[in-house]
Amino acid sequence: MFKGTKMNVGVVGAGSFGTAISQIIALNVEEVILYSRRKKIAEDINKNSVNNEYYPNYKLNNKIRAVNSLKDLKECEVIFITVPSSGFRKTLEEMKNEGINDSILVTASKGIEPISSATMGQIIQEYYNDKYVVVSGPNFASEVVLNLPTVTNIASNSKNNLNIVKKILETEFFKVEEIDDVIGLEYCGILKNINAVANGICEGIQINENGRYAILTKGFNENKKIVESIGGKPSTIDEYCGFGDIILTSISKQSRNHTLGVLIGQKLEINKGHGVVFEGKNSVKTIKEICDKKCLDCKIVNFVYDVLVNKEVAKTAFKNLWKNITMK
Ligand SMILES: NC(=O)C1=CN([C@@H]2O[C@H](COP(=O)(O)OP(=O)(O)OC[C@H]3O[C@@H](n4cnc5c(N)ncnc54)[C@H](O)[C@@H]3O)[C@@H](O)[C@H]2O)C=CC1
Ligand SMILES: O=C(CO)COP(=O)(O)O
Repeated sequence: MFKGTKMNVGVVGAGSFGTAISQIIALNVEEVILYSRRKKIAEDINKNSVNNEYYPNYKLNNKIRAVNSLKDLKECEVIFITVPSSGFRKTLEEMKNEGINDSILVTASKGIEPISSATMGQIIQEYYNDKYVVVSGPNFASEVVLNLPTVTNIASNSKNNLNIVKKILETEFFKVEEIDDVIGLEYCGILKNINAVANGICEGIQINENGRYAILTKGFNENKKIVESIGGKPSTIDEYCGFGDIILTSISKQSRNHTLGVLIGQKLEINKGHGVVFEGKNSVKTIKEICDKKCLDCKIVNFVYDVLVNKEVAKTAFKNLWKNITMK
């Protein structure tokens, strides 16, 4: 007999993370409705329980039902949004147009909107309310999909929504810890991508390990300053979503942001990205603008900005960074 939570849960975005989190949620609820923009992916999931694009060799839980229209999420009490930040606003507009009004919305996207400087949660607030839930942590989708030991952090202005999301997500191996800093949690996910690119660049230009870990430490401390400047708690950077995710994505070869940095350092930049999500590349300009506005001299952000936006030679940018590395 089913012992989990009797709730309709939806997930928007059948990519790496959307599929992985659906797999976790399916352990706790009767049905997960997974929205895929691409019809073929939805058909494959429903026919064979396989997402051929992202996990071709892995059988998904048969409690996951894929749909190709956002209308089908209308009855969901909770909806997780896992599309990249570049498609987030458009997705919310479509959800509104399809009559989705009363669901608890959860964001797992680790990016920031250019120009408006809005976090994904702040975009949700424009269309819905401030009761959304943020999920962020050292959570490679490739491991989440297998329900391997993982901790994630969640935060929300609504204690009730937080409790519901925790119930939907927590399994024996996928642990969920609440923190009391919504904006800080979102910024952790955004900033760690910039740290990951920075450390990737250093690896690409073959900086020694002592040097690379100095860069990692600097980025960690500068993230505290940035989080504090936007109204978050610096201590959030010590949590799984901060320390854990900075280290994971800065060091692991699995990280796309880290890999992008390595390729740039090796002068092998993939100009178009071929559809790969590089949130750090998309957010560095906005984060640099925020730092400048707040008069924060964040050397790791400046380093990544110089290489990615100003197109400075990575080795030259590193020399400049290193000159001032011990300056507060
Ligand atoms: N992959 C990972 O390990 C993790 C990723 N994240 C975050 O989740 C977000 C998504 O990342 P991934 O799932 O890895 O990317 P992905 O590229 O694997 O999947 C993204 C999916 O969203 C779909 N999509 C894009 N724009 C859309 C739109 N406007 N409407 C509907 N669907 C749309 C794409 O077709 C694709 O299926 C990013 O912000 C990332 O930082 C968070 C935690 C872990
Ligand atoms: O956020 C992630 C793991 O926590 C995934 O990082 P990448 O987007 O760099 O692969």
